[in-house]
Amino acid sequence: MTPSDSKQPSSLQKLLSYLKPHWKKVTLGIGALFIVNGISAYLPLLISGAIDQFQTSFEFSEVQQDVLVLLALSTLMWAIRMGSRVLLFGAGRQVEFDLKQRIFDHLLQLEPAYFAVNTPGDLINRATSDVDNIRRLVGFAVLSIANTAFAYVITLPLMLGIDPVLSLLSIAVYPFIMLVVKVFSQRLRDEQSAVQTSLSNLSDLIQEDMSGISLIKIYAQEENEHRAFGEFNHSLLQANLKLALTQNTLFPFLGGVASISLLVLLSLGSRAIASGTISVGDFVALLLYVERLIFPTAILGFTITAYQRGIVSLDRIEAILSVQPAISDKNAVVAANSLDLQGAIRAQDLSLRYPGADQEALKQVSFQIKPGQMVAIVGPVGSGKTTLANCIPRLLDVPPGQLWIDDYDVTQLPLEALRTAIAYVPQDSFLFSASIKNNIRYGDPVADLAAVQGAAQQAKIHEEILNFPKQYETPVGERGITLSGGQRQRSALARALMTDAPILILDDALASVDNQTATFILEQLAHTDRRKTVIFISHQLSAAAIADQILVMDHGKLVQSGTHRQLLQTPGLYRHLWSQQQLEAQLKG
Ligand SMILES: Nc1ncnc2c1ncn2[C@@H]1O[C@H](COP(=O)(O)OP(=O)(O)OP(=O)(O)O)[C@@H](O)[C@H]1O
Repeated sequence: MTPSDSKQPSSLQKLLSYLKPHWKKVTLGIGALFIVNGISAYLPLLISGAIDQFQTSFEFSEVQQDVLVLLALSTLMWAIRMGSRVLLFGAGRQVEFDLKQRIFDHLLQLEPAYFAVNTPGDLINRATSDVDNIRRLVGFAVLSIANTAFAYVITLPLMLGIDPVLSLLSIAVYPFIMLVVKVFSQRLRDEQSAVQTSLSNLSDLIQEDMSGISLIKIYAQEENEHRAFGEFNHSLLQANLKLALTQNTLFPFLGGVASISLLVLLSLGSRAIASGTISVGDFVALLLYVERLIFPTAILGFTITAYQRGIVSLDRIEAILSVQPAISDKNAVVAANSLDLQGAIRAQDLSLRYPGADQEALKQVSFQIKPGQMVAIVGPVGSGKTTLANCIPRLLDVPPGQLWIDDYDVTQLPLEALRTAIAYVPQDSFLFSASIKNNIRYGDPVADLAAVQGAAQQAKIHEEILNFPKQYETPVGERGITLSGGQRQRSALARALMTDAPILILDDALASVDNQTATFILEQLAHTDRRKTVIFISHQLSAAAIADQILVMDHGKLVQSGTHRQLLQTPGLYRHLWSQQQLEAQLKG
């Protein structure tokens, strides 16, 4: 994640933009706080007047009246304060909801390469724990900051009106409090940031270890993982303790310093009463006002922490939201509805380098595929087969003017139209935690069971599904039954076959299926009514042999192309790989 640069809107501006859609709630909430503060500033005046009056004459009916007014105003204050909390905390929840929605939608826009460098644990942490901190910032911190500001703005003039000298002397320590808060706020922010980073590291480790649990067990690495977890957990503990130390030193200190104002007022005020420069009623009012300022001043530390924590989290969330998708529709010039792609594919000097790699993964690859052709991509491991396949649906950032579908440059096609025209079965056949039926009809969620079964039959998985406990309703994926590698691959193939896409790409998608079944499935695909352009990557040359065209990759280059027969007649990599595989088969046989 890159840190936001200085020209970006400030964190505060960002926060205001989050609040904008809920401005009515926030304004009403803050308005209600202003009224509460107004009433609570009036109460000491009421009490002060009553005390001074009692000193001259004491009438029970007047006491009763003052008590009733006090009771009514206190009840009103309580109701309005409650309203303000409901409004501001409600706005916090709304902002939390909006942000989660925005982060998720934004992540859906980003290309797979982003997720190769940004780990799920960290992203989950940002979308949950950091969003939670922003909710507290909007709820608690905004409420508390507004409350403190109103307390000062309304109370101070009233205090100065009663006795300027006594008031200023009693709050003389407050500027010192502000200074301490300012000095500590950057530290709190850095320490909070360290806590969030440690939390992300820990989430990452848990997420990775749970995904790779079989590997940990096979290599008996429990002890090492335990140690690695312990180290991360320890870092988190250290970061939390450091933060807690700062908070636990700062907050009581602020509370203690704020109470000094009460002591000053008590000692100087009693002398002022004795010398007759201030009435008892005014003294009590001053006492109540100082009391009113102590609480918001003393919890300034908490308020600042909630604010800083929220701002740290806000920056961490903005680091996700500010990432522009590398692959987007911005250069699309063709209207999606005018497209009826046939499935011709052409590459001209197609070159691609992964970010940060020192070598190109594809080097000036050129080929031509006619609609309905069946094409195999073969070659040694790491030769660029998957990279080439990933370029076609633009899962990678393909340069313009190098790859065309029909006569359209892929970078100028709307992404949705391009990807709808391509059914893709990746190497890793991922299944969602849903029924096998819903997994197969993932690309067309309203397809009926007959269509799902048709696709499953084509992918040669139908019979096995009928043996599952609940047949097509059987839950699979993480929360369902565990399918074998071959069953997963054929389910993923069925999912791809459900869509009416003119192009089908299989990235080594039948590697776990036995050779005979794999070849049968491929041959069947070549003989369907509406012939699709089929591109399949395979390490099995006997499967590749049935293709109309074979592209042979080596070190990112297309080194040979032609039919199986043509390639066997030409000296080169294909013939070499073929004789190697024949030899292996003979040795095994
Ligand atoms: N995300 C990535 N970032 C950097 N380099 C990558 C990335 N993915 C692949 N590569 C590199 O690009 C080259 C081609 O990889 P690719 O996966 O396309 O090969 P392949 O022929 O499909 O291999 P295999 O048969 O093992 O699947 C390799 O050197 C690989 O290390």
